[in-house]
Amino acid sequence: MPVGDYIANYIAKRINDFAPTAEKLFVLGLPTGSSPIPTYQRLIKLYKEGKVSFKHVVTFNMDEYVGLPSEHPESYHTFMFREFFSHIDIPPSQVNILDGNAPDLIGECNAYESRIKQYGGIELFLAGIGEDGHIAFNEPGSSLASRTRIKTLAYDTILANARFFNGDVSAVPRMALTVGVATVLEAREVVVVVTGLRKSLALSQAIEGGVNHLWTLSALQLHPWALIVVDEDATAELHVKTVKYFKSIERVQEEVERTQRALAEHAASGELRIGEAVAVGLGGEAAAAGLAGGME
Ligand SMILES: N[C@@H]1[C@@H](O)[C@H](O)[C@@H](COP(=O)(O)O)O[C@@H]1O
Repeated sequence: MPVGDYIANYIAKRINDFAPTAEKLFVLGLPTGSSPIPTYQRLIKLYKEGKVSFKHVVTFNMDEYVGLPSEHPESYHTFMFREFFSHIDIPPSQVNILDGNAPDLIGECNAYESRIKQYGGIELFLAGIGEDGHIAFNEPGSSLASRTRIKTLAYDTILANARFFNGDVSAVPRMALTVGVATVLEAREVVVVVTGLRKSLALSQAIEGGVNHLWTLSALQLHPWALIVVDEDATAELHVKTVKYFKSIERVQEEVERTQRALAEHAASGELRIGEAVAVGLGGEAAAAGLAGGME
Protein backbone atom coordinates (compact mmCIF):
# COMPACT_ATOMS: atom_id res chain seq x y z
CA MET A 1 0.00 0.00 0.00
CA PRO A 2 1.42 3.48 -0.80
CA VAL A 3 2.86 5.26 2.23
CA GLY A 4 0.38 8.16 2.02
CA ASP A 5 -2.63 5.80 1.96
CA TYR A 6 -1.27 3.81 4.89
CA ILE A 7 -0.74 6.88 7.07
CA ALA A 8 -4.02 8.55 6.10
CA ASN A 9 -6.00 5.39 6.85
CA TYR A 10 -4.16 5.14 10.16
CA ILE A 11 -4.88 8.76 11.15
CA ALA A 12 -8.53 8.50 10.10
CA LYS A 13 -8.91 5.38 12.25
CA ARG A 14 -7.25 7.08 15.22
CA ILE A 15 -9.63 10.06 14.91
CA ASN A 16 -12.67 7.81 14.52
CA ASP A 17 -11.68 5.57 17.46
CA PHE A 18 -11.14 8.70 19.58
CA ALA A 19 -14.70 9.81 18.66
CA PRO A 20 -14.00 13.54 19.14
CA THR A 21 -16.76 15.95 20.16
CA ALA A 22 -16.95 19.72 20.71
CA GLU A 23 -15.99 19.04 24.34
CA LYS A 24 -13.31 16.44 23.54
CA LEU A 25 -11.25 17.62 20.59
CA PHE A 26 -8.66 15.48 18.81
CA VAL A 27 -5.36 17.41 18.81
CA LEU A 28 -3.32 16.69 15.70
CA GLY A 29 0.20 17.94 14.99
CA LEU A 30 1.04 18.42 11.29
CA PRO A 31 4.06 18.96 9.03
CA THR A 32 4.65 20.60 5.67
CA GLY A 33 7.00 19.43 2.92
CA SER A 34 6.45 17.21 -0.08
CA SER A 35 6.46 13.95 1.94
CA PRO A 36 3.07 14.43 3.65
CA ILE A 37 1.23 15.57 0.48
CA PRO A 38 0.04 12.05 -0.51
CA THR A 39 -1.23 11.61 3.07
CA TYR A 40 -3.16 14.87 2.86
CA GLN A 41 -4.61 13.89 -0.52
CA ARG A 42 -5.82 10.57 0.83
CA LEU A 43 -7.26 12.21 3.98
CA ILE A 44 -9.16 14.66 1.76
CA LYS A 45 -10.54 11.69 -0.22
CA LEU A 46 -11.59 9.92 2.98
CA TYR A 47 -13.29 13.12 4.15
CA LYS A 48 -15.14 13.48 0.83
CA GLU A 49 -16.30 9.87 1.08
CA GLY A 50 -17.68 10.63 4.55
CA LYS A 51 -15.21 8.31 6.28
CA VAL A 52 -13.64 10.92 8.54
CA SER A 53 -14.47 14.43 9.74
CA PHE A 54 -12.19 17.17 11.08
CA LYS A 55 -14.97 19.19 12.67
CA HIS A 56 -13.71 18.33 16.13
CA VAL A 57 -10.02 18.26 15.32
CA VAL A 58 -7.58 20.97 16.40
CA THR A 59 -4.28 21.19 14.53
CA PHE A 60 -0.86 22.54 15.45
CA ASN A 61 1.68 22.90 12.66
CA MET A 62 5.30 22.14 13.33
CA ASP A 63 6.95 25.23 11.97
CA GLU A 64 6.87 28.39 9.85
CA TYR A 65 9.47 30.59 8.18
CA VAL A 66 10.37 33.87 9.85
CA GLY A 67 9.72 37.01 7.84
CA LEU A 68 7.94 35.43 4.87
CA PRO A 69 4.52 37.08 4.40
CA SER A 70 1.85 34.53 5.39
CA GLU A 71 0.18 34.98 1.96
CA HIS A 72 3.46 34.12 0.16
CA PRO A 73 2.89 30.96 -1.94
CA GLU A 74 5.68 29.14 -0.05
CA SER A 75 4.70 30.13 3.49
CA TYR A 76 3.58 27.15 5.53
CA HIS A 77 0.26 28.96 6.12
CA THR A 78 -0.39 29.02 2.38
CA PHE A 79 0.86 25.45 1.97
CA MET A 80 -1.44 24.03 4.63
CA PHE A 81 -4.60 25.70 3.32
CA ARG A 82 -3.75 24.91 -0.31
CA GLU A 83 -2.83 21.25 0.29
CA PHE A 84 -5.23 20.34 3.08
CA PHE A 85 -7.34 22.68 5.20
CA SER A 86 -9.35 24.30 2.43
CA HIS A 87 -10.52 20.84 1.26
CA ILE A 88 -11.82 19.52 4.58
CA ASP A 89 -14.36 20.57 7.22
CA ILE A 90 -11.96 21.88 9.89
CA PRO A 91 -13.11 25.26 11.26
CA PRO A 92 -10.26 27.76 10.58
CA SER A 93 -10.43 28.78 14.26
CA GLN A 94 -9.15 25.29 15.12
CA VAL A 95 -6.04 25.64 12.96
CA ASN A 96 -2.87 26.77 14.75
CA ILE A 97 0.23 27.80 12.80
CA LEU A 98 3.15 29.76 14.23
CA ASP A 99 3.24 33.39 13.09
CA GLY A 100 6.69 34.05 11.65
CA ASN A 101 5.86 37.75 11.39
CA ALA A 102 4.79 38.28 15.01
CA PRO A 103 6.31 41.43 16.49
CA ASP A 104 7.46 39.37 19.50
CA LEU A 105 8.75 36.07 18.11
CA ILE A 106 9.81 34.63 21.47
CA GLY A 107 6.41 35.53 22.93
CA GLU A 108 4.76 33.84 19.94
CA CYS A 109 6.73 30.63 20.59
CA ASN A 110 5.93 30.60 24.30
CA ALA A 111 2.24 31.27 23.63
CA TYR A 112 2.22 28.33 21.16
CA GLU A 113 3.52 25.95 23.83
CA SER A 114 0.86 27.25 26.26
CA ARG A 115 -1.89 26.78 23.68
CA ILE A 116 -0.85 23.17 23.11
CA LYS A 117 -1.04 22.59 26.87
CA GLN A 118 -4.45 24.29 27.08
CA TYR A 119 -5.78 21.70 24.66
CA GLY A 120 -4.36 18.91 26.83
CA GLY A 121 -1.33 18.15 24.65
CA ILE A 122 -1.01 16.68 21.19
CA GLU A 123 -2.67 13.31 20.63
CA LEU A 124 -0.83 12.44 17.42
CA PHE A 125 2.03 14.35 15.83
CA LEU A 126 2.61 13.60 12.15
CA ALA A 127 6.10 14.56 10.96
CA GLY A 128 8.46 14.41 8.02
CA ILE A 129 12.23 14.70 8.14
CA GLY A 130 14.91 16.70 6.37
CA GLU A 131 17.83 15.05 4.59
CA ASP A 132 20.01 15.86 7.60
CA GLY A 133 17.57 14.02 9.86
CA HIS A 134 15.91 17.13 11.26
CA ILE A 135 12.41 16.83 12.63
CA ALA A 136 10.32 20.01 12.25
CA PHE A 137 13.16 22.57 11.90
CA ASN A 138 15.29 21.03 14.65
CA GLU A 139 18.51 21.14 12.74
CA PRO A 140 21.57 19.05 13.66
CA GLY A 141 22.86 20.10 17.06
CA SER A 142 19.44 21.12 18.38
CA SER A 143 18.93 20.32 22.03
CA LEU A 144 16.85 17.22 22.47
CA ALA A 145 15.17 19.11 25.33
CA SER A 146 14.26 22.03 23.04
CA ARG A 147 10.82 23.68 23.01
CA THR A 148 9.17 25.96 20.47
CA ARG A 149 11.67 28.63 19.51
CA ILE A 150 13.43 30.61 16.76
CA LYS A 151 15.90 28.51 14.78
CA THR A 152 18.53 29.45 12.24
CA LEU A 153 18.34 27.07 9.29
CA ALA A 154 21.26 24.87 8.27
CA TYR A 155 22.76 25.73 4.88
CA ASP A 156 21.89 22.20 3.64
CA THR A 157 18.23 22.85 4.48
CA ILE A 158 18.30 26.21 2.69
CA LEU A 159 19.74 24.48 -0.39
CA ALA A 160 17.15 21.67 -0.18
CA ASN A 161 14.27 24.12 0.17
CA ALA A 162 15.46 26.38 -2.65
CA ARG A 163 13.49 24.10 -4.99
CA PHE A 164 10.32 25.70 -3.63
CA PHE A 165 11.71 29.19 -4.42
CA ASN A 166 12.48 28.65 -8.13
CA GLY A 167 15.93 27.37 -7.21
CA ASP A 168 16.88 30.79 -5.82
CA VAL A 169 18.91 30.05 -2.68
CA SER A 170 18.91 33.71 -1.67
CA ALA A 171 15.09 33.73 -1.56
CA VAL A 172 14.87 31.02 1.13
CA PRO A 173 14.34 32.52 4.59
CA ARG A 174 17.28 32.00 6.94
CA MET A 175 15.23 31.53 10.08
CA ALA A 176 12.11 29.73 11.20
CA LEU A 177 9.93 29.22 14.24
CA THR A 178 9.68 25.56 15.13
CA VAL A 179 8.34 23.27 17.80
CA GLY A 180 11.20 21.71 19.74
CA VAL A 181 12.30 18.10 19.94
CA ALA A 182 10.79 17.91 23.42
CA THR A 183 7.51 19.35 22.11
CA VAL A 184 7.32 16.48 19.60
CA LEU A 185 8.33 13.88 22.18
CA GLU A 186 5.53 15.07 24.47
CA ALA A 187 2.86 14.13 21.94
CA ARG A 188 1.12 10.92 22.96
CA GLU A 189 1.91 9.40 19.59
CA VAL A 190 4.33 10.34 16.81
CA VAL A 191 4.01 9.14 13.21
CA VAL A 192 6.83 9.98 10.79
CA VAL A 193 6.82 9.70 7.02
CA VAL A 194 10.22 8.98 5.44
CA THR A 195 10.30 8.43 1.69
CA GLY A 196 12.93 8.45 -1.03
CA LEU A 197 16.63 7.76 -1.35
CA ARG A 198 17.50 11.29 -0.18
CA LYS A 199 16.29 10.41 3.33
CA SER A 200 17.93 6.98 3.58
CA LEU A 201 21.05 8.06 5.46
CA ALA A 202 18.99 10.01 7.98
CA LEU A 203 16.70 7.02 8.52
CA SER A 204 19.60 4.66 9.19
CA GLN A 205 21.27 7.12 11.57
CA ALA A 206 18.02 7.65 13.41
CA ILE A 207 17.07 4.02 13.93
CA GLU A 208 20.35 2.11 13.81
CA GLY A 209 22.49 4.74 15.53
CA GLY A 210 22.18 5.97 19.09
CA VAL A 211 20.09 8.88 20.32
CA ASN A 212 22.00 12.03 19.46
CA HIS A 213 21.43 15.65 18.61
CA LEU A 214 23.11 15.51 15.20
CA TRP A 215 20.21 13.45 13.83
CA THR A 216 17.31 14.83 15.81
CA LEU A 217 14.86 12.20 14.53
CA SER A 218 16.86 9.71 16.65
CA ALA A 219 15.22 11.24 19.75
CA LEU A 220 12.16 9.22 18.77
CA GLN A 221 13.89 6.20 20.26
CA LEU A 222 12.90 7.69 23.61
CA HIS A 223 9.23 7.88 22.67
CA PRO A 224 6.95 5.13 23.95
CA TRP A 225 4.59 5.18 20.95
CA ALA A 226 6.27 6.11 17.68
CA LEU A 227 5.73 4.81 14.17
CA ILE A 228 7.99 5.49 11.17
CA VAL A 229 6.39 4.70 7.82
CA VAL A 230 8.89 4.28 4.98
CA ASP A 231 9.05 3.31 1.33
CA GLU A 232 11.56 0.89 -0.20
CA ASP A 233 13.97 3.66 -1.32
CA ALA A 234 14.26 5.11 2.18
CA THR A 235 15.59 1.78 3.47
CA ALA A 236 18.63 1.85 1.13
CA GLU A 237 21.14 2.62 3.90
CA LEU A 238 19.69 0.23 6.48
CA HIS A 239 21.31 -3.10 7.19
CA VAL A 240 19.52 -5.94 5.41
CA LYS A 241 18.97 -7.57 8.79
CA THR A 242 17.28 -4.40 10.13
CA VAL A 243 14.81 -4.39 7.24
CA LYS A 244 14.20 -8.12 7.64
CA TYR A 245 13.67 -7.68 11.37
CA PHE A 246 11.00 -4.98 10.94
CA LYS A 247 9.34 -6.91 8.11
CA SER A 248 9.14 -9.98 10.33
CA ILE A 249 7.48 -7.96 13.08
CA GLU A 250 4.98 -6.58 10.57
CA ARG A 251 4.23 -10.09 9.30
CA VAL A 252 3.59 -11.40 12.80
CA GLN A 253 1.44 -8.36 13.59
CA GLU A 254 -0.65 -9.00 10.46
CA GLU A 255 -1.10 -12.63 11.50
CA VAL A 256 -2.21 -11.55 14.95
CA GLU A 257 -4.71 -9.08 13.50
CA ARG A 258 -6.02 -11.64 11.00
CA THR A 259 -6.52 -14.16 13.75
CA GLN A 260 -8.17 -11.66 16.03
CA ARG A 261 -10.58 -10.74 13.24
CA ALA A 262 -11.33 -14.44 12.65
CA LEU A 263 -11.82 -14.87 16.37
CA ALA A 264 -14.24 -11.99 16.58
CA GLU A 265 -16.23 -13.31 13.61
CA HIS A 266 -16.40 -16.82 15.01
CA ALA A 267 -17.27 -15.53 18.48
CA ALA A 268 -20.09 -13.47 16.93
CA SER A 269 -21.43 -16.49 15.06
CA GLY A 270 -20.99 -18.71 18.13
CA GLU A 271 -19.18 -21.34 16.06
CA LEU A 272 -15.97 -21.53 18.00
CA ARG A 273 -14.86 -21.03 21.55
CA ILE A 274 -11.91 -18.67 22.04
CA GLY A 275 -9.58 -21.49 23.12
CA GLU A 276 -10.11 -23.29 19.83
CA ALA A 277 -9.81 -20.24 17.65
CA VAL A 278 -6.41 -19.18 18.93
CA ALA A 279 -4.73 -21.72 16.68
CA VAL A 280 -6.62 -20.64 13.57
CA GLY A 281 -4.49 -18.94 10.94
CA LEU A 282 -1.29 -18.77 12.94
CA GLY A 283 1.96 -19.53 11.17
CA GLY A 284 4.43 -19.80 14.00
CA GLU A 285 4.96 -20.33 17.68
CA ALA A 286 6.01 -16.76 18.36
CA ALA A 287 2.76 -15.49 16.92
CA ALA A 288 0.78 -18.02 18.91
CA ALA A 289 2.53 -17.00 22.11
CA GLY A 290 1.93 -13.30 21.41
CA LEU A 291 -1.69 -13.86 20.57
CA ALA A 292 -2.34 -16.10 23.53
CA GLY A 293 -0.84 -13.44 25.80
CA GLY A 294 -2.94 -10.76 24.18
CA MET A 295 -6.17 -12.68 24.50
CA GLU A 296 -6.08 -13.09 28.27
N1 LIG B 1 10.55 22.05 8.13
C1 LIG B 1 10.25 21.12 7.11
C2 LIG B 1 10.24 19.74 7.71
O1 LIG B 1 9.20 19.64 8.66
C3 LIG B 1 10.08 18.71 6.61
O2 LIG B 1 10.04 17.43 7.20
C4 LIG B 1 11.22 18.85 5.63
C5 LIG B 1 11.21 17.79 4.54
O3 LIG B 1 10.59 18.18 3.39
P1 LIG B 1 10.24 17.21 2.21
O4 LIG B 1 9.17 16.31 2.71
O5 LIG B 1 9.79 18.11 1.12
O6 LIG B 1 11.48 16.46 1.88
O7 LIG B 1 11.12 20.13 5.05
C6 LIG B 1 11.22 21.22 5.94
O8 LIG B 1 12.53 21.31 6.38
